Amino acid sequence: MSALLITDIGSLVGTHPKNISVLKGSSMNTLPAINNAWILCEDGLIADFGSMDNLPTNLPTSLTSISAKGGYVFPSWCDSHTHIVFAASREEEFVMKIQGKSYEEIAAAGGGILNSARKLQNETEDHLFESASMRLKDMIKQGTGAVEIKSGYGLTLDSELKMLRVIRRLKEAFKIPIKASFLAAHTYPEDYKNDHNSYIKLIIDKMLPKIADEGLADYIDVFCEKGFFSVDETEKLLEVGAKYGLPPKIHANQLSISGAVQVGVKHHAISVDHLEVTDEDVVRSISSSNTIATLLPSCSLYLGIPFANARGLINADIPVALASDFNPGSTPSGNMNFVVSLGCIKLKMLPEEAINAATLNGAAAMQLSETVGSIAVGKRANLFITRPMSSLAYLPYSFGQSQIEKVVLNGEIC
Ligand SMILES: N=CN[C@@H](CCC(=O)O)C(=O)O
Ligand SMILES: [Zn+2]
Repeated sequence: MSALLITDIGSLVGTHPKNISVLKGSSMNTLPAINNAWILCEDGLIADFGSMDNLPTNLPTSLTSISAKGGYVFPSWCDSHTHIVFAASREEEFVMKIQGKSYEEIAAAGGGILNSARKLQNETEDHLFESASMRLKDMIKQGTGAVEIKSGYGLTLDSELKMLRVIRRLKEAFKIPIKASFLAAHTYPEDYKNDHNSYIKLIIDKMLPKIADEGLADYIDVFCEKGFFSVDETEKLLEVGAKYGLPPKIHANQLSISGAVQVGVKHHAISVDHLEVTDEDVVRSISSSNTIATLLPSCSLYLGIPFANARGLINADIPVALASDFNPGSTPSGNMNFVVSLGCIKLKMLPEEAINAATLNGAAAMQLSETVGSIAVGKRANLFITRPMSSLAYLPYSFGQSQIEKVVLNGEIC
């Protein structure tokens, strides 16, 4: 039996009762913590925790004991929206953006998702696995302890399978929970630009059966947006996805009010993600459901598009999650510490709200809140220890600087 004891914790953050699996609206401002605390991890799980005033004496015999020296302990970030399997960076588009081109203009000029798809076609599964592993290792060092990864740069049967098999290998190779989303409906490949029906048919008749057969995906995703997939096309795909047991997590309202949110909610989406553009109908639709609103502020920052209306969503009693959206086109960063800072600075979320959004609600957006996302007995011991901090708010306040001293995964120091 392996055991790890962390003592002298300045504040043990996120000690929510275990039965709380998601935080909605005003409850997002509640972030329970124990000051001057200890935590015991056994066999990869959180075994117990409490105040240093009550440090237990009957500890396991083979115990690694470390002092947090006044640093804070947080549950690992749960990053519920990423695209970290890709063949190459796209900094040439970065330069086009600096010169004033919009996301749509860059896509129309042969950049965008099709650019990544072209590059991925020629890349081997091994290389994709190696480069995605490097990204994931960096994310783990930055405190991420659970992640969702999408396909969607394949856009052919073989390449979508290649991406999903890479994600399966990542699931096997890494110690953190990983969920896979099938996103062949990311954009129309060149050959199907004027024949949407045939591409939808390819997804439905060829890709989905094979993916379901090999158990390669946990969710179905669609980029429902003007110039990408229409509401009707999205609906058709979500219906068939449901037949294969794949609940939706969809790209919704990134560039326009498209009806994406409503179609996602209608099909019981686990989350509707992006939401840079919303109106009252959108907010009403989400608030009438169990769907989580996942916001991606690094994407807004990088693309120079509006920031989501987090306050409006929270005021409407909606559960809000924060995720990185790490991808080569719209968000070349998987740093969740920065996402949490942006949640505060640009989305006007309070530190408690932003941290809950990036931990417990992120876990819920991957249906993982029974195992990660908070400090509770029996959950996986995926944590990070910070430097000593003057207060909780110091973490998002000190944006761009890492406060993380040590990462613990499954009760082991990495
Ligand atoms: N919007 C769609 N998908 C990605 C961007 C993909 C890309 O540009 O390569 C996103 O979530 O931002
Ligand atoms: Zn995305």
